Amino acid sequence: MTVKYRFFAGLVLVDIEGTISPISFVRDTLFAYSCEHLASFLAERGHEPAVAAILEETREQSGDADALRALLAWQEQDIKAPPLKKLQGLIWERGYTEGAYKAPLYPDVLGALEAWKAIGLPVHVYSSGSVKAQELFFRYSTVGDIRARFAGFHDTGVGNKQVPASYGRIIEIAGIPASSALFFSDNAGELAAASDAGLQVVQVVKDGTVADARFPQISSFDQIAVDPA
Ligand SMILES: CSCCC(=O)C(=O)COP(=O)(O)O
Ligand SMILES: [Mg+2]
Repeated sequence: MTVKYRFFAGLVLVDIEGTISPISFVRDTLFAYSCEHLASFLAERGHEPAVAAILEETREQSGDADALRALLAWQEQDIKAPPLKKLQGLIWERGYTEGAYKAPLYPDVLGALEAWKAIGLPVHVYSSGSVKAQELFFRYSTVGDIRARFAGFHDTGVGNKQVPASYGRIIEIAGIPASSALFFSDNAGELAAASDAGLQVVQVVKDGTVADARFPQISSFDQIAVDPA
């Protein structure tokens, strides 16, 4: 495949769902698993302090005294509320360790990670999935444990993905100027926020992505060349 865009960057930031892994895995496998196991997980582990704290946070944020009902509603509507995302990470752990699923990467992703590693370019992840969920994802990927390929993991603890200040926080943590970070996502709202924060952005357009002409677009990481900034 021919290179379509060349960037200079000191850091690569990637989204997960729809960018490096199929949306169908997150929705049809992970979300289906947490839907099926949510009630039994809470019955088993709802008394543990970490889980009880998530339930309390759920009641506060939803305004619903019935935390299970609120979590199920968020899940049904794919609302990326932090308490739900934290809980999903805990529930998915069992599915990964019991071998119910492994996390697939798009076929072009591993080559890109190799290329960036070869030039010493750090790669960070920013996903609505909790940091725990991200670490499980990369530990139990279909190509083995690739956690060491990533220099940083960020979730909505730094803020919502569609808000520019969240990208400002990531840049501050990474200790680089915003303009030397290159963010890849399928989601136009996230790209607009990152661009407003001063990052370079590229839209990854796979099956089912709503393409947005405001951003450079690639269908494969093979279409990108990155040189160290
Ligand atoms: C860590 S894999 C699960 C990702 C997830 O829970 C999700 O909601 C997808 O969010 P993303 O920001 O990666 O598009
Ligand atoms: Mg995405």
